[in-house]
Amino acid sequence: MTEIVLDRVSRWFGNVVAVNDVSMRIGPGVTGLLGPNGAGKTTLMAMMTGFLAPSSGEVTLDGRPLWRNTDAYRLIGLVPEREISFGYLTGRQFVRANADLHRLPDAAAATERALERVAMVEPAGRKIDTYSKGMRQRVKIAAALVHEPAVLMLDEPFNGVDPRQRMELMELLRQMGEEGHTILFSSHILEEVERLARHIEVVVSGRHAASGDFGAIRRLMTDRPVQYFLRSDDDRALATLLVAQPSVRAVRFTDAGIDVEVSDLGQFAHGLPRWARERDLLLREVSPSDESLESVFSYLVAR
Ligand SMILES: Nc1ncnc2c1ncn2[C@@H]1O[C@H](COP(=O)(O)OP(=O)(O)OP(=O)(O)O)[C@@H](O)[C@H]1O
Repeated sequence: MTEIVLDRVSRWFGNVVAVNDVSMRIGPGVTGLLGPNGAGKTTLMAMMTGFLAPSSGEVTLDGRPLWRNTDAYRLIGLVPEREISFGYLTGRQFVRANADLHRLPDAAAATERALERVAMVEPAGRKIDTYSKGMRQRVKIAAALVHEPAVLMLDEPFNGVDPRQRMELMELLRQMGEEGHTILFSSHILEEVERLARHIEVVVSGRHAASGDFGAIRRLMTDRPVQYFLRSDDDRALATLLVAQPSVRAVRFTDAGIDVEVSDLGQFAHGLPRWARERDLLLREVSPSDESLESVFSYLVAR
């Protein structure tokens, strides 16, 4: 069993604090690292793979510090977000170069095994420049897997990958998680993380905001107060009935209608059509006004 532990880890670049006092454990199975752009996911992964030293705190792999621990690097594979800059190589040459860098005893056989694992044997003779985004992602994964590491980290692996290839990549990662590998992938898309991850860690503005299975994270996100914009044929009458509802926290008139802050979305969504019918009110518009992921994340941080 391979476990990566972050203990009060921070990393700053000049006066930018990219990661701020984060503690978490990443164990076997698939974990999703969820956070908006600039949250610090890439910096966290760089520290968890030994590419970057923490400014303070410690990252350990099975109890041993990761930084400058060359033995640990043999247990870890990283699939970075950036594109392969050696597009003139064939997929096979690229994976083989990584096998050689690891000084694997049978680099040729290891290369073929890794290509098979990601179903890229057939196109492996072609130049990477001719690959689709999904194929390039696969080759990057093969290169990261060539030394058969126990831990695989992937930075935004599904960005720009078409839906069919995304499903196939997810299936591959799921299988590897079931085999007992420790898999961590980052994403800024909740649905993506929910579909694949057994466990989710949420980071926002460099801080650890939440942790749990997708049910727990989803609940945190849906239990927060939400803003709705409503318009009806009699907004004053609508406001009067809304303020009487326990699920409504605040009502405010705007030029175009009314803004409503809802504390219990379930009750509000079920009740609203009934309340309007009972008073003979015609609802002309009901729309969420702050459904962006950023607002969900800010709520989590402010808790
Ligand atoms: N080498 C660096 N020098 C200066 N600032 C940096 C450096 N690397 C990261 N940062 C800053 O640290 C913060 C976190 O960046 P990071 O790339 O880790 O976030 P992220 O969650 O991976 O975002 P994205 O998904 O956009 O890549 C950002 O404000 C970024 O500008």
